[in-house]
Amino acid sequence: MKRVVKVVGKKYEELNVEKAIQLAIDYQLFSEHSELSCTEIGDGNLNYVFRITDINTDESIIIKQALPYAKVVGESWPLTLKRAKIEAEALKEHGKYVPKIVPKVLGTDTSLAITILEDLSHLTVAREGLINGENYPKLAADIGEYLAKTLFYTSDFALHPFDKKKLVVQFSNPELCKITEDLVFTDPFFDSETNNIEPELQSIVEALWANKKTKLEVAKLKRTFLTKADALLHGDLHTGSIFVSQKETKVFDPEFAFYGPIGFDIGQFIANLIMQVLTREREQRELLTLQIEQTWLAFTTTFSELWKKDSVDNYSYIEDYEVEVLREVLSDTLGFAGCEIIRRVIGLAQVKDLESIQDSEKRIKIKKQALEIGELLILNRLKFGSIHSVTNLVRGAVE
Ligand SMILES: Nc1ncnc2c1ncn2[C@@H]1O[C@H](COP(=O)(O)OP(=O)(O)O)[C@@H](O)[C@H]1O
Ligand SMILES: CSC[C@H]1O[C@H](OP(=O)(O)O)[C@H](O)[C@@H]1O
Repeated sequence: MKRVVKVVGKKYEELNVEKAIQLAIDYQLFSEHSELSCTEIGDGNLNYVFRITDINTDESIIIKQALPYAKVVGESWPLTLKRAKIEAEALKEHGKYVPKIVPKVLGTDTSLAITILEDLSHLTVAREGLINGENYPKLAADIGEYLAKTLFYTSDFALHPFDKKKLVVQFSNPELCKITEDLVFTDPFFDSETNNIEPELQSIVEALWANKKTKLEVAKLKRTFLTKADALLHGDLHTGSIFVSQKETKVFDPEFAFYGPIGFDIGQFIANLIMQVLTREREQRELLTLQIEQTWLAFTTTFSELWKKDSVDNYSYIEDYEVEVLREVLSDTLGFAGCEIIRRVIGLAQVKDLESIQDSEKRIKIKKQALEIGELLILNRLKFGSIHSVTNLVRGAVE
């Protein structure tokens, strides 16, 4: 029988499959006579993920462990273990508002930087499924609802100011924010060591670095990210942080959670959909482009319902206030989406959607389109009046 565990006091050590099995036994996560097997399945940039299965019953759980460094780089990049606690707490906080879209936390062990999670292996990581040409009819509506509910209910629109500020302190996440500040908002816009630029893109990238207008707009977006403590964000909402099937959607891996601008999560998700659109053959593009529109529609529709139903802000009834808030969220969303696209093309953490394209001519062409769209989103974010003008830009770029 699985139990809910919360342990503090052990000394930190890195797990391996044997130690992970031993922990599952110590925590009594399975029944006494279980025969356990374990595989490390982590494919992310930062952590270990162990899947432990009772081979007789097929019952399984996930043990995720933070390492004291960024796995993608190695021990030369130390990283706080506190991120495991932040991740578990963010899952619990967001789970209050969208329980069907957030994985269940079965336990935590702060000293080992461990989170025990329900096993979602019956689902597919959205990035992988999309790369394989799948379409997920519920993805946009579910993510729109997830965004609206988690962002609205953790904001000043829904919370007493004391409760909100308590959460701001609880979710202070400086080291993980610094990664985003560097890898999303700074390094790709300078000649930084962390960048990874294909030679055929060098001249375009140099033009990007030399464009003072773009730099000014990215500086403003970075400042917004640094200072606008709107709501408890997921903080890294790309398609690799979402499990999907035709029926279900689950958002996982919120270790970058912190109080930031509402448009950041929306922008990262939309950016990753845009990159996927660019990689698809003509007949497969439109379905996914429509998902961008549906995400925004689902987000705004639900956000407006919550605004009318549950806002505690004295000003919420003032005509046009909500419209103006959503207009600002849209322009932030588009600017952040532009930065996310650019960093995924030339920065440290690139995406399989683009990297797995074997035909180098095709890959370079798509990367150029992505850089162009990213820059246009950043520069024109205040001018796009609707999500349709954005999707039309994407449609036009791949014609
Ligand atoms: N609850 C889960 N159930 C099943 N597999 C999971 C679960 N959580 C993570 N994984 C697997 O582990 C991989 C890495 O997990 P992730 O949380 O993204 O780690 P990181 O923080 O290192 O990016 C995921 O892509 C997924 O394949
Ligand atoms: C050195 S961290 C790089 C990159 O990795 C994170 O993604 P994930 O944990 O899902 O692999 C995040 O996007 C960071 O920017």
